[in-house]
Amino acid sequence: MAHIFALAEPARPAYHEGNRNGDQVKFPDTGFFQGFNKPSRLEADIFELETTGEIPKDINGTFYRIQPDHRFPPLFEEDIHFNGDGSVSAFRFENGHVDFRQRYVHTDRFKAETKARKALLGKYRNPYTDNEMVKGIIRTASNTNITFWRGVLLASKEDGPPFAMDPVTLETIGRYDFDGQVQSPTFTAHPKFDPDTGEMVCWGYEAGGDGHDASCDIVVYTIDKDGKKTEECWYKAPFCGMIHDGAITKNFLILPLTPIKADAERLKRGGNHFAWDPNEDQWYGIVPRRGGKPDDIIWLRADNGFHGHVAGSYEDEEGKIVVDLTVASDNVFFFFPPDNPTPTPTTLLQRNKLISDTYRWKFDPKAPTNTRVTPTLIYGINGEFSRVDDRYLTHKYNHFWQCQIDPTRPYDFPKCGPPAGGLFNVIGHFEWDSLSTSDGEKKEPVKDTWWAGPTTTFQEPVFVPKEGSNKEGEGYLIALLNHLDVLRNDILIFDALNISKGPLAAIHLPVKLRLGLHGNFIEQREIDEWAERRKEGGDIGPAKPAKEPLPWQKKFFEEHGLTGVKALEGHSTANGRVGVNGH
Ligand SMILES: C=Cc1ccc(O)c(OC)c1
Ligand SMILES: [Fe+2]
Repeated sequence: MAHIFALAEPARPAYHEGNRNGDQVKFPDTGFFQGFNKPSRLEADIFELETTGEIPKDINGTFYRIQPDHRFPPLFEEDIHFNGDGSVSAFRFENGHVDFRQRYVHTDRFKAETKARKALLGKYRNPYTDNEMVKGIIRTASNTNITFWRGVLLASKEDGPPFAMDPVTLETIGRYDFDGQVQSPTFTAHPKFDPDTGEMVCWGYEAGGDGHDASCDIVVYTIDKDGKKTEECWYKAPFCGMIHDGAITKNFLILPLTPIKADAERLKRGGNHFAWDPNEDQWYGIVPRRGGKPDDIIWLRADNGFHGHVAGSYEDEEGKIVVDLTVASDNVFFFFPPDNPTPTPTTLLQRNKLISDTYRWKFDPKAPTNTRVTPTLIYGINGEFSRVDDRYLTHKYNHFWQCQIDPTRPYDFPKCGPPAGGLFNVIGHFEWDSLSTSDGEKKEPVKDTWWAGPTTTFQEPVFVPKEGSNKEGEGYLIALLNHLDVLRNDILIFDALNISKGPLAAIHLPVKLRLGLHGNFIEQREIDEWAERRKEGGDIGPAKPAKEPLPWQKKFFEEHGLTGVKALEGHSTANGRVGVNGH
C-alpha cells in the first residue's frame, strides 16, 4: 500500500547537488536534521509541567537556556546545527511548581527570512553564500548563550551583536548596543560577570571589519554595574582563530585562542568559515582588566588542542593566574576539517573518541609573549560544559560540575542511533582540592557521578545556590536530559554536592527540545527588582534597542547603495539620504 505521504507524481528531491531545490518545506536528510536533531520550531507555553518527586520549594527563579533550531530548511543540504536560529526556553520554578515558555529570538535574520518564508542566509558565518536580498544584514542567529544583564536577557552568538529579550515574556526587544556604547561587529557568547563589582567583562574577536573578514582584531570591553562602558581596548591576535570562552580574575582577562582558523579567501570562495589547523599551537592571550593598552597583551603557547569551556579562574597567593578549562585532544568541530586533509575527526563517531580532560593552568602574567606553558594539573576525566558556583568567580574555588563521556557504560545504539551531540551519558561533580598532594601522598580524586541509563544523554547543567547559604557548592544542579529513544526531554534536579545519589526530582516535558548550548539560572528576586527599575517610569526605564546601524553596515550601505536588506526594509541610509549609487 502506498505511504500516506506518497504523491501520484513523485516530488522533486528537496536538495539538488547540495542546494535547496524548489519550495517544499523539507529539511535535509542528514544527521544534523533527522532523529533527535530534527528541527522542532516550537514556540510554546505550558503551565504546570508534570513532575516526579518533590521539586525543592526553595528554588525560586527561572532557568533560561538557548538552542539552535533552524526555522526554515537551510539553503545548503550540508548545513550544521550551529547555524540554526536561536530559540530560548524558560523554566520558571516557584514553590515546587514549574512552568515552561519557549520563543525564538527575533534577530534581523529571523525577520527577513520570515518575510520571505524561506532561508535567505547561507552557510555558517559566510555572507558570500547569502541571497542578494540580505546583503548588509546582521547575520547572527543569536543561538549560543542567554545571559541576564541589568533586567534584560541577552541572546548571543560570537559572530554578531547580542539581542535583548524580556525575561518574562521572552519577547525580543531588539539588537542591543548598550545604549550606543558597543559598536563592534562581533560580541562574545560568554560575557563574564564579576560577582564582587557587578561588572560585565566582554570581548569580540574577528572584530576589525564586518565580522566576516578573518581580521585579527580583538576588542575588550568592561561595562560597569550601572551600565556604563568603563574600558575599551583593541588588541591583535597572531591569527584569526576562535576565542569562544574566556576567564576573568581580579586583574586579568584570559582569552584562549583555539587553532581553528578563519580565512578571507576561503570565505570568498563560499567555503567554511573555519578550518582546523592540527599544526598550530593553542594560545592564551592575557590582558589587564583595567587601563589596558594595545601593546599590553601577552600570548602564551602550548601544544595543539581544542579549548572547551572554562570552569573557574582566579589569582593565587603568588599572583599566578589559575585557569581551569577542558582541552580536547583533537578537532571537536569535525564539520570544519583542515584545508589539507589529515587524519582528523570528520564524523561524529570519530569525535566521540576524543579525550577532553579538564586542565588547570597557572600562568605568570609577567611571562614574555611566546612563552611555552604546560598544565599544572590534569583532573583525569573526560567531559565538557563545566559549571561552577558563579558567586565564587575570581576567587579560589573547589567544586565544578560537568557532563561526562563514559564509553564503558552500555549505550543502546539500535534504539538511539549515534548519540546526537555527543555521548554525554554521565553527570558529575568534581573537587580540585581532592587532587592536592600536600602530604606527599597521591589521593584518589573525587568523582561524584551519576549515569542516566543507556538511552539518555545530558545537556549543560546550571548550579542553583541554596537560599540563604553562601557556602560554595551548597545548592542544586539542574540539567536537561535527552531521551534519545523516545525523542523527549526531562529536567533532573540534583543535590549539587551529592550527584551520585541520583536526582531528587524530575520535570517532564511532553515534547523534545533541541540540543542546546548554554543556560543560566536567575533568582526571582533579581528578575523582580530589575522589572521594577525597567518599567515605564522606573528609575532607569525600559531597555532600548540599538537606534543606528553598526558602523560596518553604514559603510556597506554607503558603498553599495540601497540594496539588499535595506531595500527589503524600505529604510533610508543612516544619514538620512537615500544613497542609491551616488545620489
Ligand atoms: C562551542 C560552541 C560554539 C562555538 C561557536 C558557535 O558559533 C556556536 O554556535 C552555536 C557554538
Ligand atoms: Fe560556549
